Amino acid sequence: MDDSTTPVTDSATASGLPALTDLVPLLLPHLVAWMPAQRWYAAKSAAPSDVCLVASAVVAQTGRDQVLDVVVRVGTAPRTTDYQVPLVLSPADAAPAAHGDPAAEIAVLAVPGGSVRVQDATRTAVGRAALLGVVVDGREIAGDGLRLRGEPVAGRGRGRIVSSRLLSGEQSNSSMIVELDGAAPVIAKLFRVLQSGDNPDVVLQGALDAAGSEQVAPLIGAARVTWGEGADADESGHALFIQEFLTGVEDAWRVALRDAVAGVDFSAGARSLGEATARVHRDLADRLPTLDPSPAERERLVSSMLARLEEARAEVPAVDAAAEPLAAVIRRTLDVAWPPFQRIHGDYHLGQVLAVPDRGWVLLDFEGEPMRPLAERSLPDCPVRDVAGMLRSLDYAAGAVLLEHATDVSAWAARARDAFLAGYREIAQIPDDDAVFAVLLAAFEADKAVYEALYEARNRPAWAPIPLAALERIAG
Ligand SMILES: Nc1ncnc2c1ncn2[C@@H]1O[C@H](COP(=O)(O)OP(=O)(O)O)[C@@H](O)[C@H]1O
Ligand SMILES: O=P(O)(O)O[C@H]1O[C@H](CO)[C@@H](O[C@H]2O[C@H](CO)[C@@H](O)[C@H](O)[C@H]2O)[C@H](O)[C@H]1O
Repeated sequence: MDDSTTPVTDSATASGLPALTDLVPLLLPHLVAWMPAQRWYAAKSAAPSDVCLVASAVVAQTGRDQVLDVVVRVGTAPRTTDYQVPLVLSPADAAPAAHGDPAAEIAVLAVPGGSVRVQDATRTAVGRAALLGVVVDGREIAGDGLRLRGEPVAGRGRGRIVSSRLLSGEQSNSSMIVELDGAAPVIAKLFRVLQSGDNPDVVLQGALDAAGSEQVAPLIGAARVTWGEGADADESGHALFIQEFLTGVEDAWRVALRDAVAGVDFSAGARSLGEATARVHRDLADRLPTLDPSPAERERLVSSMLARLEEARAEVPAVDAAAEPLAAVIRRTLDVAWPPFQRIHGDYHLGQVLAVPDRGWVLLDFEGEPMRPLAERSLPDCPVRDVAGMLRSLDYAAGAVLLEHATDVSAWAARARDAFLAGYREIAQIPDDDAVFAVLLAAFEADKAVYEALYEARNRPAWAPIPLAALERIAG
């Protein structure tokens, strides 16, 4: 990459700014106030308690701006969460690094001899350039309990930065879009919650890209972070993930909704989505570990579905009413032979797929359900889970049209469902009369609808009728 950042010695004094460690007592109260207001802050209902700064490193010094990567730990052991909070420090008399983004400022700290402005690096051009540079230039940075190492895909994403911005919207991470001169634009996802272990987004999309799959955006690279001291010194995971930013695209949820409302048949799109899903499963099974589930593994998975059902029935009366037949649908899977487990998308729905001209369907966000522990999300799983996730999503599209436009498009949804399954079955070579597939599909659809009933009860009660209608159908 060719940008305006200069190589860094990790000396804070070279910048004329106080070292971060000297600013911590002043900065922490501001972080405590600022973090809960951010979309990526996980425990929305609670203000952070027991907050400490556990690691930091200077990433770049650009003029008077110093870009740091910082890990902030919230909570008390063993229930702590480590957040990645890159910052820009500048003398307060310098022009703010975030031109025109008032949300960037976290604090202005009065220190002997002047004041220091602290900003959210993802909201500043200088911060975004520095973070991208770590990956694209394959840099290795060491600081106070924190090391960052860029792992670029050779020859990709190199070009002068023309402009950059933070993606707005409801996201659990922070995605930055960077326009380059001489190369396609890129999107850099900064993982906000750091967890030990490889991030599935990087592992799965990396494997698919290496397999030459058209169903993911080209990978630009990733950065690995090691943080913590003493007993925690081994914490190591992914900090950043960068891929090509595909322009002029729409997500499949929008496409499906528009077609459903307009009465336009979605079968062709659904069929090719089924085919794309099966190709992704095939490439993942070729490149990453698979396993033949032992009876114990099958029972573990079935138990987790039944536990989800118990949780939902305690909160949602309609789930309670249908609980016995739903449990029977789930338990039926114990009587059949399961296909091999493999790595899957894990949180698959229409909003996770882009319609890309000249490329077809492109899948995004392979992190799995964000609330499940990383270790669990990194295990091989049953591929039918993804098939069921997408079928539920097609049913949701019809449900949304019924709720919001009072139009019954159930025939549209049935055709789309059949087409998706036909496309998936053809590539995955699953015969139409495969009884095992039918039993597993019913169970995973039931499980997803149970999860959705709880999700809607908690977050979007007006849409609760969508999964509840599905549960009623499944329970017969
Ligand atoms: N490669 C890409 N090209 C175009 N848009 C993308 C790309 N990757 C992500 N996006 C957009 O960014 C949004 C958020 O990305 P996602 O990976 O789902 O982040 P998060 O894990 O924070 O939800 C997506 O819904 C999509 O609109
Ligand atoms: O976006 P996330 O991956 O965090 O997933 C959560 O929110 C989704 C809502 O956006 C929710 O998905 C449900 O609603 C979708 C339509 O809005 C539909 O396409 C999905 O099939 C349905 O499950 C998801 O369940 C929840 O975890």
